[in-house]
Amino acid sequence: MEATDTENVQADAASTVFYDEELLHKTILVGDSGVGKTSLLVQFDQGKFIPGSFSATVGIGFTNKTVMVDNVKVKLQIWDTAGQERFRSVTHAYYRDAQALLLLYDITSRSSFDNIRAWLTEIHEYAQNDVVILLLGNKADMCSRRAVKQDEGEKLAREYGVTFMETSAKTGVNVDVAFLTVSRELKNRAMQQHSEPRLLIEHPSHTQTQQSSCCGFT
Ligand SMILES: Nc1nc2c(ncn2[C@@H]2O[C@H](COP(=O)(O)OP(=O)(O)OP(=O)(O)O)[C@@H](O)[C@H]2O)c(=O)[nH]1
Repeated sequence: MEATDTENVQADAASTVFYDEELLHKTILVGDSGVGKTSLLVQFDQGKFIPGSFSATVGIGFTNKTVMVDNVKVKLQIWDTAGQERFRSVTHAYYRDAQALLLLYDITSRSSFDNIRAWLTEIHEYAQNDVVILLLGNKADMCSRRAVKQDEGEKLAREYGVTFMETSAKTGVNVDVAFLTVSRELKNRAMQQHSEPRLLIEHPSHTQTQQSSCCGFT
């Protein structure tokens, strides 16, 4: 995938000072092959879903996006990795300087969920200790083929102390919310690290996930 132009995607009503808007946060999409990493990024970047035959990602590529969080720009460099086992050693090399990881499974694939523990073990081995991790149960639109209950995802996320939500790259449910959640966390961490002591003027804001229950989908 080629790098694309930066663009703004979402705004929140709040203001913050002391955040360096030039910071570029490396964010990586990981998870088994076919869980929807590329589709999630295309939905976030271009607001569309391309149905049809599945073509596995080969290697790695990135897209730059700017997310507005509390009136400040948070720049993300989002890397889409290949989920296939044979590319795993290439992917590991990218973990090291990642500040955030979006770890996906497919709610219609039990094995992709069962593999999440192995992914988390790899992440803890290769990534920085303070990497922001978001666990995403993708393909939430495919409720008739659901193989993983939402509360199983929630329970696993609680066990590992990470944020969880279900998404659909097809309908767009929670796609922007997922990236906004990561961006807010990255911004908050950067502010804590870069300016002490500092005056913080931040109005509380709340990110609400959209209901991903099957009733909401056609
Ligand atoms: N119904 C539905 N289909 C999806 C969704 N996300 C992805 N798909 C389909 O699932 C298949 C795999 O999606 P990809 O985005 O290529 O998966 P990937 O994780 O990038 O796969 P690798 O590149 O091999 O790692 C494609 O046929 C997509 O159209 C979703 O949210 N809902």
